[in-house]
Order: sequence, then structure tokens, then C-alpha cells
Amino acid sequence: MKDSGDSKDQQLMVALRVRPISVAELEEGATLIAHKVDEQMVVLMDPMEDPDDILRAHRSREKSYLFDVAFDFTATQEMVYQATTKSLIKGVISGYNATVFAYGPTGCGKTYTMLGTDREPGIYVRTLDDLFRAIEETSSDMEYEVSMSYLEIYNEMIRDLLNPALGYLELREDAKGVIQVAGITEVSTINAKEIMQLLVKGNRQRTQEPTAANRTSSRSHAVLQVAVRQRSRVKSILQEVRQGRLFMIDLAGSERASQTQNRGQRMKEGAHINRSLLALGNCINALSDKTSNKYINYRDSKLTRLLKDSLGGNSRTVMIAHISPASSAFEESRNTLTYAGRAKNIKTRVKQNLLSVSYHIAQYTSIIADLRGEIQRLKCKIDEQGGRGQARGRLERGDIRHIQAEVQQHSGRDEQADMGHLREQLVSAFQEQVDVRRCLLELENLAMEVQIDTESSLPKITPAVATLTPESDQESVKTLSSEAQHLQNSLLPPLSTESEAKRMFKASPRAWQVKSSSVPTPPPIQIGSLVTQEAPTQDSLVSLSSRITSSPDSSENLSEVPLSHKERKEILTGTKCISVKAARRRTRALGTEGRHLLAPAAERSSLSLHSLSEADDSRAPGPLACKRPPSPTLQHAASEDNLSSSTGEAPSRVVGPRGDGAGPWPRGQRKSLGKKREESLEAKRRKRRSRSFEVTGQGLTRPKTHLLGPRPMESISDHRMPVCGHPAPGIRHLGKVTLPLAKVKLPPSRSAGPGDSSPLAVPSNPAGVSRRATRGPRLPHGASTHGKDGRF
Ligand SMILES: Nc1ncnc2c1ncn2[C@@H]1O[C@H](COP(=O)(O)OP(=O)(O)OP(=O)(O)O)[C@@H](O)[C@H]1O
Repeated sequence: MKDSGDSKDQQLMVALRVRPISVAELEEGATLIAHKVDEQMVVLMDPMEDPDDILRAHRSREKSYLFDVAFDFTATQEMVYQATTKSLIKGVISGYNATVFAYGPTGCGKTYTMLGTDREPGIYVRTLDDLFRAIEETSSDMEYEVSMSYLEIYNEMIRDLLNPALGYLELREDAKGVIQVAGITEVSTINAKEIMQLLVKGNRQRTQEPTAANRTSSRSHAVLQVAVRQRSRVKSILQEVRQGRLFMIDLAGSERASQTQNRGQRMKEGAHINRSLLALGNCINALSDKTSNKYINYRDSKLTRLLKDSLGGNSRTVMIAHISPASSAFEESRNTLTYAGRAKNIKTRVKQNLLSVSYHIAQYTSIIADLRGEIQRLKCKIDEQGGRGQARGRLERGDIRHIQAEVQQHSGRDEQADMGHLREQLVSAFQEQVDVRRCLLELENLAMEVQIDTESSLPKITPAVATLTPESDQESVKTLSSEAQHLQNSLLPPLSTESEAKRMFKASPRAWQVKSSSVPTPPPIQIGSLVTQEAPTQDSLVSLSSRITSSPDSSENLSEVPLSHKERKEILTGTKCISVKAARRRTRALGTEGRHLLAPAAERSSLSLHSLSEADDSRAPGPLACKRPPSPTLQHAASEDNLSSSTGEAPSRVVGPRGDGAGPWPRGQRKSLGKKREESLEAKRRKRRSRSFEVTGQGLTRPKTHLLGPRPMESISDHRMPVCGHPAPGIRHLGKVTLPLAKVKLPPSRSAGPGDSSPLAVPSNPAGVSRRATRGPRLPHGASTHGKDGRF
């Protein structure tokens, strides 16, 4: 068995109770000298004070005393119990010691407070009632053993009140310093009523004798001890036991022999009582003195030995001091208040009494039996509760099934609605993805065409354009016209197949990179469909164009074929249809970015063609000709005209009123800009190791990638500014096929004519050519493929 538990300091609690003044005291003429001022303070007045006595005026013996709690004649038994003792019960059950003792002169109400009456039970009964009630509340988990003993100390002898036949008993102290009464009767019971019967029986055995001060004066110190052992109901090999003890002591009253008027045996009793109370007073004085380490002599009396733990050891202690309010008991009351005031300074060290019990193996069988009994008890309890709740359980189970079915039904509906919603979202997202892919493919196709145009046509025309000036002679213009026809025939919309596109992207790694990055996973089916749809058009277009334009005299080639005029007309019409389709496709391709990209080139073409007709057009060119974005259909119109002219058909369209507009740039400025532009393009060509021409001179190197990507505004202006004053790039952009420089015949005499240093001087009379050439930009989009008379 081991003892364990943490300890903590505890202040001794002191309460003061002032009983009502008795009839006897009133008859004696006593006055009230003790008054309760507040819940803790009591004032004691000196009845000997004479307000008329001048000599004692400043020697008042009125004094106030402060306690933990103070009661006067209005306090009930319950109030005293609640304020002093009730809080100790919980500690006793959980293994702490506690002591409640009543202190005071004889006849002041100690026995009344502790034992009480049948109508007004005292602390004994109330404490035991609450203790057993608390045990009952926790008995399902914990197991308790309660034992009680009741003794008196009379003339310094210990007597068992429950069994007075045992004689006088001795006090023993065990190895741990715990004071025990050897051979005392301990009654084990948890029945409060039974205990009350025992108390009444034992109190009858208590020595009581009538005195002058009290008719039922207790001539002994009565000690009621209640021991509580607590252990868990769950059995184990190592069991923890908590043991608490509660002392409730009704001390004998201190008395003065003069007051009690005792003689003989009563005087001898009084002497013993006073001796023990004196020893108690000395212990209280010693324990309350914080500054000195005085020896605490508990051995002076059996009372102090018995209260050793209660005063200075392991106990929560409450002292209830009693006084009489009568002026006749002034001295006894003053002494009691003085002692009680000192007791407030006493501190005790409280710790829980834990006993760890290790059972021997021989006791296992009994432990097992206890466990089996516990199991059986719990089973019975469960069955009892289960039987009561069986019907209710069935009803609840039915309700649960019904609720589950409803929940599943609702969740099924919700899931279906959610699935439908998700399906719609999925379909719309898929549709968006398809649209985006389609757009990407169109953009890719457009980018490829733009790249092809840029790669093939842009840099190669520069020398030829540079030679075209308004001052060129008629012959050169005719040559240019025929070349332009040839060019237009060759510059039909480049409907490149996939293989062509790959070849072009191979030639331009940057373009291929852009292509790869822009369309990561292009659907091959759509590409194939696009190619297969346009391939026949391209083939027919190329074949027919080659047939028509392979020879300068294509009409003769056609005349060699034994065809009728109608058939020839149909063939030509079909050819034109093909070319118009190609033009439409090119127009679509150049719709947004392509138009933006080709704007400078188209503008240049407009200017170049204007420059061709500038000689016979006296009207000054407006600024609109330069600022207006040129239509991409200009090339198609020119191609169509060239086709028509090559087949001998006269053009059916009429030149618009503004078809001869030219740019506002002066000729000299245009020349200088043209030179710069030429140098720039030559440098670019040289950088790319072009096989077309070798041109010496400095040129600006431009990155090729801007042709495919978004073009910044600065780049746009760079292209447009030289275009307005430079007609050459426009013609150059009319087709894919490069215009051989050797075919442009420039008479040296006219190229350096007066007033115009530009070698691109347009002859004065190229009316037919210039009108056809300048007609394109003035036509709307629809007119580029359809003539006003409805013919192509
Ligand atoms: N608070 C009280 N209210 C009413 N009556 C009281 C009160 N206190 C004491 N009495 C009465 O005073 C008388 C004396 O009380 P009690 O016997 O309890 O004194 P005591 O201190 O025990 O005396 P002793 O030391 O001689 O035993 C009793 O008749 C008791 O009923």
C-alpha cells in the first residue's frame, strides 16, 4: 500500500456565532454587548464603561473582531452549516481530511450548533445527510466504505460512546504519525437515519451534568469521526483507494469556577476541561505565530493530540467560536474572541490520501468474481433499459428507414438535375472548343498565305518598281503592261496546299515556329478537307493560267485548239470564274490581319498604278488616294483585266471618276524614299541569301516575324509612309512571281529627264493601260469580281 497525492496550504477557517440572549441572562439584568456589524465583523463592548467617568473616557475596551464569517441570533442552523461545513464534504469523499469543531464558554451554544435539536438538526446530521447523498450519486462508478466512531474525552480519558462497555481507550500513533484510538468501535453504514440513531444513543452516554451556567452542560469533549474509503468499481490488480476523515468535535465549555459555582466532582471536571482547553489555546497560539518556530506541544492533552492533524497537519479545518451576547459573560467572550482571532492565522497543509493497493495473486479469484458480478449487474441494467426502449426503438427504426428513403429519392433528383446541367455545360464547352479550333485553322491558313506572299513576292519586285516612273516612255509602259499582264496571270491567289505550306515554313524557320506554337494540335481532318476542297480550284487555275499566260501570245495558242467561238468563250468564262474564286479566297484571307498586313502593299499598288496614269490625268491627286486603305481586291481586278485582255476581250468596266488619283508626295521625295526603301529591301534580301538579285547598298534590316505577328503602329507607319510616295512596292505586291528586272525596259534618255529625277516616270500616253491599271482601287469589293453589267 502506497500513499501519494499533492499537498497545498490551507488557511484555518474561523466562524463566530453569537447566540440569543437567554431568559436567565435577561433576568440578571445583563445587557447586549456583542453585535454583528457585518458578515465578518463583530463588536464587543465593555459593560464596565461609564460615560460619565472622565478618567476612563479614553480607556474604552470596546473592540471589533474580524472573522471569515459571523452569525448572530438571526442565523439558522442551515445558514451556519452551509457557510462552514458543506464545502468540506466533497473533499472528504475524494480523500481529504477535514475537521469542524465548536469552541467557546459553557452554555454559549456549541452543542446546539453541532448536534442541534430534532426540529433544528445541527452540523452532524446535515453533514452526514449530504455526505451519504453524494456517495449515492457516484456509487455507480465508485465504491465506498463509510465508518463512524463516536468518543468523548472526559477528565483526560477516552471513552467509546457507541460501546461504553469497552472502558477507556488509548491513543496510538502509527508509523506515519496518524493518531488512532486503539479498539474504538467503528460502525460501517451509509444510512443517515441509522447514524442519527447511533448519535442519539451515543449522546445519551455522554457525560452531561447540570451546572449553574447550563442545565445540560457537557462535561466532556465529544468527537464524531467519519471515515470514507473510495475506490473505483473497475477492478484491477493495482487498485487506488482514497481515504478521507471528517472530525466533528463538540468541545466542553471553558468555565470559571466562580461562574459555575462547581464544587467537588464538577470542579475537578472543570479543571480538566480548562487544562485541555488551555493546551488547545497554546497550540493555537504556537501555530498562529508565523515568525517563531515554536515547538507545538500536542501532548499536553488528549484533545490536542487528537486534533493534531486538524490543527497543524493534513486537514481542512473550520473552527466555530461561540459567545454569549450578555454583558455578564464579557470576560469569557473577550477571551474566546481573542483565541478565535489568533486561530485565523493557523495554516494547514492539505494533501489527498491516496492508497495504492496491489492485490496478491491469491486475491485474483475474488477480483475475477467481483468483475463477473459487475458484468452481470451491468447486463441486467442494459436489459432493463433495453426493454423499456424496445418499442420506442422499433418506431425510431421505422422512421429512420423512411427518412433514408426520402433522402435517397431527393439526392437522386438532385443528381439527375446536376448531371443534366453538367452535360449542357460540357456540350457548350465542346462547341466553343470546336469554334476556337476552326478560328485557329483559319488564322493558320491566313498566316501561311501571308508568309508565302511575304517570302516570295515582297523583296523581288523592288528593282522593277524602281524603274517605273511617270516619265517612262510609251514603249516601256507597254512592255510593263505586257509584263503586268503576265504578272497578273501569274499572281493569281496562291492557294497553297499543305505541302506548299510546309515547304514555305521550312524556308522560314521563324514562320514554322510561329505556326507550331499558334496551333499546337490542329485537327488534320479539317486541314485535309480544306486542302482537298481548294486543290482542284488551284490545279485548274494553274493549268488554265499557264495555258493562257505561258506564251506572250496566248490567244494564238487558244486559236490552235479546234474549238468553236462559243466553246472558247465558255472556257474563258470558266477560267475567269476560277480566277474570281481565287480572288475571293484571297480577299477572305486578307480580311482582317491580312488586310492590315497588305495595306501598305495594296496602297503601293494603288499608287503605282496611279503613277502609271498620272501622265494623262490632269486632275491633281487628292490626299484620299494616299490615306484611304487600299482594297485587297485591286490585284484581282487587275488579274481579271489582264485575263480579259489576254483573251482579246475588251474590259467591260468603266474607270471611276477618282481612279486616276495619285499620292501627294513630290517626285523628288518619292525618289529618295524609293531609294531608301530599295536599299533596305536589298539588305534584307542579301541577308536571306536570296537568289533573285544582287544589289549593292545599305539597307535596313527588318525582322521577318512582324509580318505574321501583331504589327505595331510604328511598323505600320513605316510601311505606309514610303508607300504613299513610292509606287514601286504596290506593283511588286500585285503578284507572287517576281518581275524580272531585265524585262523592264528603261530608256536612259527619259529616265533622267528634266524636272523629274525619278526613273519611274509614267509615259504621257499609256491611256488604255493606265486606265485599266488604275481602275482596281476605285472599285468596291463586290465590283472586283463582278462588273457593272453583271459579267465577270
Ligand atoms: N443559537 C441558538 N438559538 C437558540 N437557542 C440556543 C442557541 N444556542 C444555544 N441555545 C440554547 O442555549 C442553551 C445552551 O446551549 P448549549 O448546551 O448548546 O451550550 P454549550 O455551549 O454546549 O454548553 P456546554 O459547554 O455546557 O455544553 C441550550 O438550551 C440551547 O438550546
